[in-house]
Parts: sequence; structure tokens; C-alpha cells
Amino acid sequence: MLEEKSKSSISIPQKSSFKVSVLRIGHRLVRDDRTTTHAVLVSRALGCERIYMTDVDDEIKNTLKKVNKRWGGENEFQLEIIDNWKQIIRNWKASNGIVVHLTMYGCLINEEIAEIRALDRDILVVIGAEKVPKEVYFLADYNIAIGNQPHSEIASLAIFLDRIFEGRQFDRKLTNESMRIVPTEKGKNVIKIK
Ligand SMILES: C[S@@+](CC[C@H](N)C(=O)[O-])C[C@H]1O[C@@H](n2cnc3c(N)ncnc32)[C@H](O)[C@@H]1O
Repeated sequence: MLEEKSKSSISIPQKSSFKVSVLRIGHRLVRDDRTTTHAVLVSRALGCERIYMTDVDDEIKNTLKKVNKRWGGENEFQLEIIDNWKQIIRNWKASNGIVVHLTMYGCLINEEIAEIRALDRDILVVIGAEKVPKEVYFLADYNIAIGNQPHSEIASLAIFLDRIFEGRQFDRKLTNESMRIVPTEKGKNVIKIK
């Protein structure tokens, strides 16, 4: 969708070095405490550097702190509560990043993902907790649909991250943990680190 790059000229970088952050816009009071937490946990566990959130209270920071203390990540993943999402998008674009807005109305992910990966530029993934302002559709470099049916920002974020990182997000080690899971066929095996 970026004009300067035609699909036939896509070259896939051997080793991608782009970083991904998430901007989550809005908060639905009735249903959102769990989805807010899930947006943070999915971003953290699936390879992002940072999540920017609007309209949430500070409690979410304590939730993340507890998770990081136990399972690691304080050095790898940050949460920022922000007021001005437009400024975040503008700054992102000014520093040569691309903005990918996930929406059921966008172009299908299967058609676009190779092009987005090939750019090898830092990505800001925008998701909505509710209907997002129309401007987002025009500020974004890509409007991407994870299928053209409505579902959830958490599901669409998880699928997008898995596609963009091609599964390599699970190789990232989060540091400074106090507990570590030893993958086990049956039961739970957790060791204390400190
Ligand atoms: C409650 S849904 C709103 C659905 C919305 N009408 C839309 O534009 O996708 C909240 C968020 O979920 C995400 N979402 C839902 N379905 C999606 C889909 N099929 N593809 C991509 N994102 C989706 C979008 O980020 C949306 O802002």
C-alpha cells in the first residue's frame, strides 16, 4: 500500500531487525479491564517493545510490574499511558517507522504481510478498544484486516504479531525474572531464579 514500493520489487531481508510497538486507542468502561490487561500481556509475550494506551488508569502499571517481577521483562517491555495518540503516530512516522492499523475494513493480511515485513522498518500497530476515530484510517500506512469479519483487538493483534515475527517472538528471552518455566510434557515445572 505504500506507493513507493511496487509488489514486484519486494525483497525479503535475510534477517529482520525491525521493532514493534502497539498503540491501543480507547477503553470501554463496561468490559475493558480484562481486555486492557490482555492487550498488555499479548504485546509483552509476543515480542513487542512497548504499548501506548489511552484512557486507562494507573492500575494497569501495577499489573504489568507484578508480571515482570515474576516472569521477567522490565528491561524488554514498557507500558506508557498517553493522552495524545495523534502525536504518537506523527512522531512514529517522523522517525521513519510505519503505522499498521488493524481493522476488519482493511486489506487482507495474507496480501500485505510480505510487503510490510520486507520494509524492515519499525512498526506501530494500532488497535481499537472500540470504534476508532476515522482519522486513524488515513494516518495509517496500512489498514490491515485479519479477515473481514468482526472479532477482537486481542485476537487480531496476536495473529498480526505471529505473522510479522514468523514465530521468532518466542525465542526472545525476558530478563530479570524470579521464576522460570521449564517446558514440560505433563504438569508444571517452574524453577526459582532469585
Ligand atoms: C470492538 S472491535 C471494533 C470492530 C471495528 N468495527 C473494526 O474496525 O475492526 C475493536 C478492535 O478490534 C480490532 N478488530 C476487530 N476485528 C478485526 C478484524 N477482522 N481485523 C483486524 N482487526 C480487527 C480492531 O483493531 C478494532 O478497532
